[in-house]
Amino acid sequence: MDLVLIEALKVDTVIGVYDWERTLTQTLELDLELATDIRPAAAADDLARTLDYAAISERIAAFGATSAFALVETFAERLAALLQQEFGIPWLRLTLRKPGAVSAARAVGVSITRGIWHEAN
Ligand SMILES: Nc1nc2c(c(=O)[nH]1)N=C([C@H](O)[C@@H](O)CO)CN2
Repeated sequence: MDLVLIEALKVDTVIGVYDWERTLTQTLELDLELATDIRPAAAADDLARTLDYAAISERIAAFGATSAFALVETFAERLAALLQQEFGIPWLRLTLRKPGAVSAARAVGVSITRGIWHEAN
């Protein structure tokens, strides 16, 4: 398997457990590693045969705009499931950072891997 990458994607969303966090939008930062076999797309030079990182980035922005979770864990879990289902992604790693949430830290967040990795043949 190969990886399609999306790094440091900024996503605006309502997120947080405290009352003040329910009244505003905050910006999360996402890194994604999306498993796929890139050889068919490379052989045909055809976007339709790979994971379109632009389309996926737009879908993530829409997900953020319409969600309002308390925990970053919930955001990450629901987004991972949505991406796997809608784009047919067999394995992914999603790292989510919430900059500014802990003033002494550059960022806090979670990193999850979901799905099954298939070795290339
Ligand atoms: N493991 C987590 N810890 C905390 C979360 C979270 O989503 N997951 N959230 C908060 C608050 O919303 C915080 O980010 C506000 O600054 C605290 N801890």
